[in-house]
Amino acid sequence: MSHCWGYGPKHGPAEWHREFPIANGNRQSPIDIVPSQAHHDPALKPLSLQYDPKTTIDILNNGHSFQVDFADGTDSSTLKGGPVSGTYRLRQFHFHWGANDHKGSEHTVAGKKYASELHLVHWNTKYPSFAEAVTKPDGLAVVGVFLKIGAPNNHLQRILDALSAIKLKNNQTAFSNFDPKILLPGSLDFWTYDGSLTTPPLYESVTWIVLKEPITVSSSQIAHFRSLHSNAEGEPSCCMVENFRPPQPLKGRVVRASFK
Ligand SMILES: NS(=O)(=O)c1ccc2oc(NC(=O)c3ccccc3)nc2c1
Ligand SMILES: [Zn+2]
Repeated sequence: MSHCWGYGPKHGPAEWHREFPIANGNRQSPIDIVPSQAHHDPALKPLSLQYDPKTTIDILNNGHSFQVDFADGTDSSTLKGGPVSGTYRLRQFHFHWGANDHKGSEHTVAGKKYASELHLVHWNTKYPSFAEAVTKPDGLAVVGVFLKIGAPNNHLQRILDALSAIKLKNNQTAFSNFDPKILLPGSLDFWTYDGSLTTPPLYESVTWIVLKEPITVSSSQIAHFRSLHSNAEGEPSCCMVENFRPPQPLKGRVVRASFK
């Protein structure tokens, strides 16, 4: 019976290697992105993100974050171009955040931590399903978007309003007609590198595509994230105040930039 991993002092990121030894692997995520050491690659294609709001299914508290799930039975919501070849389907998006506004992102930029980070998770349709793709080296493509503290973000409000209905782990509620594109910044300039899931099982199956331009969120909006609980009904109450993994060793990997 595996113990439940988390972000607290007992089962936090420094302990994950005990149950998931790949935590000390050669392509772990997140990383600290150092712009001056990133290589501009003119061969990188523009990122093509085509999302159909009709594929929105629900919003779920999975005990480690909350996620908005999408129907991925057709190529209605896809990622193409950028560093990937072929078509990747959107499965879900979720966020990571910290106990205060000065930390919370998983990737950092020359040591700078943002208050939060959005992950849009896509899987490679050369495989029959997400479950098959998640263990393959080219199985997933995750777009990371930094959130910085500033003006309130009206596009987040529908998501924040839904959080009161998914307070506890495994709570799920209907969520429909949401276009993730409205959460993206104006520029799709990105850094890209080969990495992993940032939570257990930490599979080294992710092509990371981290956007350079952050979006804004207000301090009170991000406080809503911290109102979620990581415990299920009937378990001791535990606020989901922090759920980011710190940067991992680069181990010789090259980070490419789509921009000069
Ligand atoms: N922080 S992360 O690296 O983006 C990251 C980390 C761990 C993840 O596990 C899953 N599983 C599903 O989405 C899923 C999809 C379909 C069925 C079951 C699970 N997505 C993840 C993304
Ligand atoms: Zn994530």
